Amino acid sequence: MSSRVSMLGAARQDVAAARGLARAAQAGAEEARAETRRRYEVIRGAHDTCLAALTEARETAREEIFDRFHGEAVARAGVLGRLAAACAPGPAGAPWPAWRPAAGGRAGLLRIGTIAVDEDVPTVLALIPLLDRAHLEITREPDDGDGRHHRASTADGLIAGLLLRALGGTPAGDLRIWAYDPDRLGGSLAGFAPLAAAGVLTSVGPGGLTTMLDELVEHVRRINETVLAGRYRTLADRPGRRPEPWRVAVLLGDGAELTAPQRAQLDRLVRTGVAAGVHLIARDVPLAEHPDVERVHLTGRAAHCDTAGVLPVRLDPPPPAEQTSAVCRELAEALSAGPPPALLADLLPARLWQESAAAALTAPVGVGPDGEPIEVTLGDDPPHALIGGPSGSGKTNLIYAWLGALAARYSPAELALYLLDFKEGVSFARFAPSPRDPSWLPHVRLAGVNVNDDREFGLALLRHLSAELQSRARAAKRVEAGKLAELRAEDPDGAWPRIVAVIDEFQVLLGGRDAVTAEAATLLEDLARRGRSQGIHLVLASQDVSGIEALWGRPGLVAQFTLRIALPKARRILAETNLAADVIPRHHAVVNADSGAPSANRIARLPDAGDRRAWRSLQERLWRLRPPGATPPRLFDGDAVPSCPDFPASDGAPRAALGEAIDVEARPAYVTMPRAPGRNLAILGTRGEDAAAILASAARSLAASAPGARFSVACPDPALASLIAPLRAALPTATFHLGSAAPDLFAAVAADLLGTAPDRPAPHYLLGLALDASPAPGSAGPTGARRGVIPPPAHAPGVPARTPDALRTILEQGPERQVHVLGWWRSVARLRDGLGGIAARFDAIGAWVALDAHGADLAPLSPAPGGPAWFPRPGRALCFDRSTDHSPRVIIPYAPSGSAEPAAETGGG
Ligand SMILES: Nc1ncnc2c1ncn2[C@@H]1O[C@H](COP(=O)(O)OP(=O)(O)OP(=O)(O)O)[C@@H](O)[C@H]1O
Repeated sequence: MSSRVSMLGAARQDVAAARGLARAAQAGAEEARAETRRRYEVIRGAHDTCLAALTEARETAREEIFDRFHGEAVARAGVLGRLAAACAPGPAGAPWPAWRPAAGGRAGLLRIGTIAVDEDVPTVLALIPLLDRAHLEITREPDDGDGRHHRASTADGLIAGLLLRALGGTPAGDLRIWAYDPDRLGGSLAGFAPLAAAGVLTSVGPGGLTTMLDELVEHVRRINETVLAGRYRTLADRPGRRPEPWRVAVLLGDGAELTAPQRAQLDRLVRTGVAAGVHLIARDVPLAEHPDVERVHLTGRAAHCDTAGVLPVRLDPPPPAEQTSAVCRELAEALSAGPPPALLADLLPARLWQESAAAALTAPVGVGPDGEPIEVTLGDDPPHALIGGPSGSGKTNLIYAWLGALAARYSPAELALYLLDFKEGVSFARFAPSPRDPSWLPHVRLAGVNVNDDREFGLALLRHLSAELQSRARAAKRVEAGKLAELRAEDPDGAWPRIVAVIDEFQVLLGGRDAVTAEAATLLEDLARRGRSQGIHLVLASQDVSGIEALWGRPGLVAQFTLRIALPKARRILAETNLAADVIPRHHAVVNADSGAPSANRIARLPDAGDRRAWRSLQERLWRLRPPGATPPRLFDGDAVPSCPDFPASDGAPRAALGEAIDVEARPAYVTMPRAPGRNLAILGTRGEDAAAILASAARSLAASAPGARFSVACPDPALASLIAPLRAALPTATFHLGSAAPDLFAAVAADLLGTAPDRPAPHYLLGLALDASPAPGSAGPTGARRGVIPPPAHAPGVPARTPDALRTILEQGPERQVHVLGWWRSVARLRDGLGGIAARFDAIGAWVALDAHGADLAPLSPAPGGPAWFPRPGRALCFDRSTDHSPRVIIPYAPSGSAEPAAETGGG
């Protein structure tokens, strides 16, 4: 039993030991567990801290990235926005409320809307290419019932906006539109309707597509062949003004398939149109794949296009309908008014007077369709020009433009101008100084205005040019020069400007059947033939077909005028087969340097050179440049009455000035009064004031050239005494014998002549007014009117009929003893009566002046059988000096000087 107890005790001990061990193990495990937990807590704390730091770092980095992205996006959008705005200036990019047409804009990119990446990022203009760049294909999301119409109008609004921007940014008339709209018959582009009347818009109905495509293909072909002509790849590459308008064809598809030929033409246009300025805008009409096609796809009011790539475009609203139609109306009006005239400034060089005229004179007269100047040359070939056009077609204006362009290029040392206008008016007067404008054109040597009937002045000009031609020919011969360029090279110090003589309405000069026409034609022919080598060039202008035809009758003459300029509707200036002048619009000219052959036509748009302000500013610039000592041009004004100049003393025989010679120089027409038989002067006709003015200028010039001469003035008819006023003013020391004192004077002088008195030391001039009022020797005195002549009083009251031969004696015997009569007889018949009646000879009348006496009446005094061809005209007289002239000359009596005075007799009566 003890063993059992001991065994139990041992067992109990073992159990206690085991329990102790177990407790110890548990305590260890507990401790280990606590340690592990503590470590876990440490690690977890570290992890949380790390996670928080990482989160913070990530957030910071994210914010930084966002900020950077936003900043860059804003900056890039700003740059892009500026770039886009620069690419589409003015009408190409302005929003509709601020939109205005401005033709100076560039063709190319056009705004359709905006691109907005983000709300905070500035918007950028969405631009697409068109003119000279691309065709446009516009597609839409597939039909979805109600949405279809809405999206079609969005597309049409987009097209309207593009067309308006393109029209507003290009010069009027430089863009033509074809609109194919089978669905709405043009209704979708209604705002553009005003353009139809101006030929800018062509609406094409359902059946017209084929024709339209064919026409456009034909345009492309023609432009390639004739305008690009292998020299340029595209129209845009061609320098200068655009020669062809852009053509934009708008195709608004209705879902119908194109026929095969239509598709083929459309494909051709896609491939070749852009280079020739022919563009397609196709809505719902697919275009072939080609780099020239820009595609725009619409989704509602948004769009995607090739240029913007993935960026969505928010489309602009369409332009307001009123704005579209107002702009189109204005454009149509501007086009109907015709092209704006070119400007005189377009013809002027950058620097004045830089050209040499040695070889030729070259200057533009206008600008061509491409904006390039149309130059014409006067030189060896062509040497002379013919200008034609009906009245008002712009001949004078063309002459101004040409002269302005020449005068700006060539200095007065290189170019001299002689200008003559045979029609009424003062077109060339502007080149001479006037009270309103002291400037003059320094190149002009002579300007003739209001020449009208004074064909003699035209003849004088031709004689002057002919003399210049002879002198140049002599100079050229001396240095063996064949033409002006050689003469100038041989004689560099000589003054050899090229001469241009312009004669407007030249046919007047060739219009008579008389000596003037005959001589003018001969001189013209000579100048035309030989002028080319001597640098003398003729420019003849005419509105009159008959004038040109008069030239045609002289083939030798007309062949020299190889430069022809025809204004609208000019006849016979160009070749028979050349009809260009019939079709050019106003303010244009056909310029042809090959005698009018059609192949040499050039069409010039002419500036309004007649505009006074434009002309004046040019003339003033040239005038300020004039060389020192330059003298103003001689202005011959056919309507002006010259005043009597102061006559210089002269050494030669005493001379009497009868008036102003019709000549290039404004000089007096003299007859000399030497001591020789017959040196008397008869003034014939009824114009008393002219007769008195002629006697006054004759007296003044005699007083200046015959110092010590004695003057006696006789007027047998007291009723005409008022006419002696100019003589009183001219001759303060003369004696005056009126009425019955006149025959006394004649009797005394005649008695003196017949007596044995010694020769007088100085001449004695007897100036007589209405000498036919004296009783005629051997006749019953003057009777009645003859041939419309105003009859003098039958007999001056109180004039005794004594000494009837006294005056005749003086006329016949006076001159060789220095007694000369300068008298006025009111008709040739009365002069004849004074000289002895019907069989009287006129030997005593060495010189005469005819006023309103007709040529036939002058036959007995004239070397030409039947008398000179003279039809009296106001303010002109015909004079003839038997000792110097071979034919009579036309003169202009000077204005009478001295006021009309009451008659006052100096002699008895
Ligand atoms: N290129 C132009 N631009 C603007 N106006 C012009 C132009 N050419 C002519 N004119 C105007 O037309 C009118 C007639 O012109 P111009 O006097 O030159 O014609 P013309 O042929 O000489 O006429 P006429 O023979 O009757 O004298 C003038 O008022 C002129 O100002």
